[in-house]
Formats: sequence, C-alpha cells, structure tokens
Amino acid sequence: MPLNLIFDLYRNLLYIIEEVIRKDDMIIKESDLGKLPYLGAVIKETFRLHPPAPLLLPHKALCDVGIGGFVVPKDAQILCNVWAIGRDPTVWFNPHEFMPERFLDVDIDYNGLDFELIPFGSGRRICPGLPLAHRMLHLMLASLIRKFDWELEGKMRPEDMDMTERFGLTLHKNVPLVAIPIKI
Ligand code: HEM
Repeated sequence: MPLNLIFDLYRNLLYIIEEVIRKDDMIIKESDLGKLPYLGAVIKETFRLHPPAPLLLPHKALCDVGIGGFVVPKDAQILCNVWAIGRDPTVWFNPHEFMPERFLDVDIDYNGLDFELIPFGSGRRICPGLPLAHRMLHLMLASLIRKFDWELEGKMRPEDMDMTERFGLTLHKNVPLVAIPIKI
C-alpha cells in the first residue's frame, strides 16, 4: 500500500475508534478492544510485514527430526525466518502490500497455532509476554491515534519515508520514524 494511503488508513482508524467509543469516554479501556476489529487487523498486518523478532530466538534440535522430507540433525541450531514467512507469495495474496483487510474475514491469529503468523513464536517456548504485549499494543495504538493528530518531521511527505529495515535479533527501521504529535 502506498504510504499516502497509510495516512488515509490512519484517518479511517481514528474515525472507527471515535464511532465505537463513546465521545465522553476519556480513556480507551480493555473492554473496548473487542469492538475494534480493524485496529486488530492493522496490528496483525504490521506483525506480518515487520515482525519484531524476524528469526524468533535460536532453538536447538534435541535429536534427529524428520520434517517436511528433510532431516534436522541433533544439535542443529534452528532459526525460524518469520520475516520470510510473512512475505511468502504462496501463503499471502499480494504479500508486499500493507492490507489489514486481509485479516478481517479470516480466523488467523498470532497465538502460535496459525503457523503463517507467528511473531511471538509457537509451542512451549512461545513468548510468555504475549498477553501483555497484545493488550498494551492495542491500548497504546488506539490511544495515540485517538488523542493526537500526527505529522511527519520537517513536513516530510509520507511517500518519501525511508522504510528500509535493519536486521538483527530485533527488527528496526533503518531510519527511525520521527512523528510530531499535535494535541487535538
Ligand atoms: C510485541 C511484543 C513482543 C514480541 C513480538 C515478542 C516476541 C518474542 C519471540 C519471537 C520470542 C521467542 C519465541 C521462540 O523462541 O519461539 C519471545 C520470547 C520471550 N519473550 Fe517476548 N515478545 C514480545 C513482548 C514480550 C513481553 C512484553 C515480555 C515480558 C513481559 C516478553 C518476554 C519474553 C520471554 C521471557 C521470552 C523467552 C521465553 C522462553 O525462551 O521460554 N516478551 N518473545
């Protein structure tokens, strides 16, 4: 999705949040989150394209394991490339497009059971902070959108933003985002 459309999306999110949450309610509450499926879809789409831990954490095979026709030998170190899974064209339609709508009518979640979207990992070493991160991300993003208007530093146009990523244990924007909050 072109970046100027992402700003339209931001306006849409604000509109939806205002529609759902009563105007006189000052603070977005956890009980409001179930009424904001589009917000959830935006967060899932962000995790799909920009997983904070692009290779999860290193794992090690305890014994030889056969999987999908391959043998993973005992003691092999395993890095799970969730960044690549999120952009796999055999799994995702238009994988490089930022399209939150793709999550609206499907039952794909990041709870570790849907292997096409596992930003928190899966299985017994799944991130124990998932429930906290899930709540905080929704509450913080909804509050930031609702309480402020935003503009880019130096009147930069959204389409001129440098979206390249810097890989490491965690994934960062190569050029950090600087956005200016304007109190509404
Ligand atoms: C957006 C937020 C977060 C993301 C995307 C994330 C992602 C991950 C990932 C991918 C792993 C490795 C899973 C694996 O090895 O397969 C992990 C492990 C872990 N995370 Fe998170 N995490 C987040 C927030 C948190 C928070 C808020 C906490 C604590 C309050 C936390 C605590 C941990 C711990 C302790 C582990 C190690 C678990 C183990 O190895 O058994 N994480 N996380």
